[in-house]
Amino acid sequence: EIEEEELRARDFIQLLNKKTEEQNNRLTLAHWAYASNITDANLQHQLAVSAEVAKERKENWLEVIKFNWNTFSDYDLKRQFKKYSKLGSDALPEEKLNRLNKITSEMEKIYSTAKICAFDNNSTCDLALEPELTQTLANSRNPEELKHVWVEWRNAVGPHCRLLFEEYVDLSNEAARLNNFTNTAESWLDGYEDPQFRQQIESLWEQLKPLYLQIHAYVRFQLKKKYGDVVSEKGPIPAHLLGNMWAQRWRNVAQFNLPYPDKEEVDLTAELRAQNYTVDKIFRTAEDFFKSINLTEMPQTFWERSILEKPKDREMVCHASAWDFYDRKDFRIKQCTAITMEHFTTAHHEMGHVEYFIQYKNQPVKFRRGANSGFHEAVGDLISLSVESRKHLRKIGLLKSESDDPENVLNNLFQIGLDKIVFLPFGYLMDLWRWDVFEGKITPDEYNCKWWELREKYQGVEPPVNRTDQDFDPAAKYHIIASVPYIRYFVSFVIQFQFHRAVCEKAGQYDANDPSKPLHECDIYQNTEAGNALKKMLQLGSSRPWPDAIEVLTGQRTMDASALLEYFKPLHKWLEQENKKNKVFIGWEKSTKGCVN
Ligand SMILES: C=C(C[SeH])C(=O)N1CCC[C@H]1C(=O)O
Ligand SMILES: [Zn+2]
Repeated sequence: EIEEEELRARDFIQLLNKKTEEQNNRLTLAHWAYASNITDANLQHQLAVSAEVAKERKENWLEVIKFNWNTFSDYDLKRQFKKYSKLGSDALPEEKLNRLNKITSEMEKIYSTAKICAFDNNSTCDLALEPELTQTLANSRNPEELKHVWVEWRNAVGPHCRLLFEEYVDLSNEAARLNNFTNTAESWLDGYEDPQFRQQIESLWEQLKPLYLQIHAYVRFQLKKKYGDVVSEKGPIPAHLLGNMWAQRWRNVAQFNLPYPDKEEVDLTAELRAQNYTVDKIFRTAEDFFKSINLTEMPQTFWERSILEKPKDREMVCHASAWDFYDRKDFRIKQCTAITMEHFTTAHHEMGHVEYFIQYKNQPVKFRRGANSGFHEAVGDLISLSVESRKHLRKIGLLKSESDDPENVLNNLFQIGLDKIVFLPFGYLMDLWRWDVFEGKITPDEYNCKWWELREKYQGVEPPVNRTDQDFDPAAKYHIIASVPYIRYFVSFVIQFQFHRAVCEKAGQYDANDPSKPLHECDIYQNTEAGNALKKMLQLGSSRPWPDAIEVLTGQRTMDASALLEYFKPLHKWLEQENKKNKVFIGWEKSTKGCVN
């Protein structure tokens, strides 16, 4: 029979969930107000609401731990109590929590408002990361201009965040210890509910590294043809030449790297502009795909309250984000959208977050999260894997040509590989660096040089100019200064292909034994069976451990690199042949540039 205490606990949790929804709503509104309009008043308001909510959560927590919840028989009740028993940074004494919140808000402000001067005109000094510097990194083919933007962005952010970041590390580690974790790394990994998680990630990287080495070697060979001695034959690739501020995705330099240069390159940016796509149409197109597979349309308030373009009259955090206001109705995206292929993909990525919010909105509030954080990052990307197929681009009129010959298909697969394969080492090294920082293995005096050691070891990239430990290059990446964990993206880039294989099988678009239905040509558009299978997994939220969730959709209970490798198999084969033909050196020798302590 149900213990009296468990009956009391049921009533208690109903009340607590109601209070928690209201707290989360109040907190998210205050955070949104600051992130969408960076003023001191909005910062003060956000800090005040955070302090208020922390106080209430601490009082609630004191009640939660009075229950002997480990003995409860009801699985959902026990799991909710377990989650409530982890207070997080609210466990810090009030003034320390306030300091921690102030530091991360301050670093976000520095990052989001940083401006640099133009390469060829030092009286134009209002260039921001979005859209100006992002566009330059994507489109300039002038190594000197690329170097200027790369260095000046880091000068504008790194030194100003350096001391704040050191204090942030100490305060967040103190909060972790108050939650009985050794440090923040352990607290961040707790969400994956698996003591073997780091080993699993290392093993996935070992399986995927050979594919990365091939695309890295091929791109270095092509870049050397284009840029000459700026690129060494056997060394790491200079990071500023790869079309992206962090060299985390290289699709912007596809046009002079294509396997079949005289065949077609899918230039979505040009096509979107040629067809006068607006920001609204980009998001409506994304919504249309989700609706077509029986997921949900965006509620009216989404269109009224989202901010989808950079405002002209105020400073805003431009890094794209999706927001759940925990009232089951209010869901928003904030994105400084430009009419580019990258932002077209990002719109799908962010709307994937909102679809997940909506699918689990009727779960108890503590279960309204991803099965793990990697799931949340994978939903939108999963849809983009269908969208970016030539078959789908033709369906929605973004690809004119009628035919799909093997060379065109391989060119397209290569472009997708410049996003997906290339990202893997970066997705891994970001938290390899941070876990070591939180664990004290990397001390402040070596923050920057250890960063460049990891960048060379995993990504095979080097800085365009020598760095020192006075620089603080990790701060040049949003997630570092905003305290957003990053291994979630590595997880996402692996599991999204497992999800893709499952939904494509359900849609009859992929069959392992039928060469006429390869995984990389699958498009699940308008297939409600695929959508319904995806929906069943999303509706679980974090109510079950993530192996249960992934099993619902894929039948597997583990992360598995085989789906990604299956998707890119034709490209992997082509790269190996091409690199052999060109006698290209695979891997990289030590950098002649780097970091001087
Ligand atoms: C689009 C978002 C917001 Se969740 C993002 O930060 N992403 C998406 C891909 C990887 C990572 C990045 O930009 O570094
Ligand atoms: Zn995301």
